[in-house]
Amino acid sequence: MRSEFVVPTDLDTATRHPRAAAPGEPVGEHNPVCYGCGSRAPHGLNLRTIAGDGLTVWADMAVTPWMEGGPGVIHGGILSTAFDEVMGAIPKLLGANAVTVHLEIDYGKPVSVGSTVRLHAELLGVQRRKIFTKAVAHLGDPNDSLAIAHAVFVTIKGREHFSDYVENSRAADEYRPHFTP
Ligand SMILES: CCCCC/C=C\C/C=C\C/C=C\C/C=C\CCCC(=O)SCCNC(=O)CCNC(=O)[C@H](O)C(C)(C)COP(=O)(O)OP(=O)(O)OC[C@H]1O[C@@H](n2cnc3c(N)ncnc32)[C@H](O)[C@@H]1OP(=O)(O)O
Repeated sequence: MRSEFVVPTDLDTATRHPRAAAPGEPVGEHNPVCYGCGSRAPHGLNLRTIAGDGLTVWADMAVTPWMEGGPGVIHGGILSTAFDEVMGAIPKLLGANAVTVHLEIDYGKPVSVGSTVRLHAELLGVQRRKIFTKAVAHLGDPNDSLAIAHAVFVTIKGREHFSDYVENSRAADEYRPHFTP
């Protein structure tokens, strides 16, 4: 399985869901124990993603010593996770549950431990179940990027998609009632 990131030209109309977070409000965690956004994930990034104008979101991430990869700089996989998480909030603005099927990162500059990185994501388009997104990591000036990411998400039916796995969740007790027919 291999795919390239190409935004199709024949896109569907995409509109913000009427009950989506308003600009300036947190988009909200999709799972309390998610490694990326969960407030109860003990070793996670605890990212708090905020809705922006239109179909955009942003989050700030403090680069702490445990995120180190190369000496004094962030591990690329941590930045990749943060990108995935922040772009993963875009489907929520559309009122959709979706999972990542394709993620690519261009790393432009080292990201220092001790810095605070802003991740800004936007919708590029929707075609059927596919949601195309882009995100930029920067230190305050979006035109001076540290890294750029592109991802494709595909909408899912949450209960069907996770039913075989939910018992492995740290929060299985909370999920079980929602998955019992
Ligand atoms: C109260 C109960 C609530 C229960 C729910 C609870 C929680 C909330 C739910 C959702 C939130 C979940 C995640 C949160 C979001 C962000 C956090 C970070 C995101 C992640 O960390 S998430 C983990 C990694 N992720 C995966 O674990 C996905 C593994 N994967 C699959 O599970 C299947 O792949 C699936 C089901 C996605 C699709 O499978 P399928 O059989 O349904 O559909 P199919 O294959 O037909 O694809 C449909 C269309 O996507 C195109 N397509 C497919 N693959 C592509 C690729 N690679 N590149 C470009 N396009 C691609 C096809 O070309 C076709 O396009 P078209 O129809 O237009 O031709």
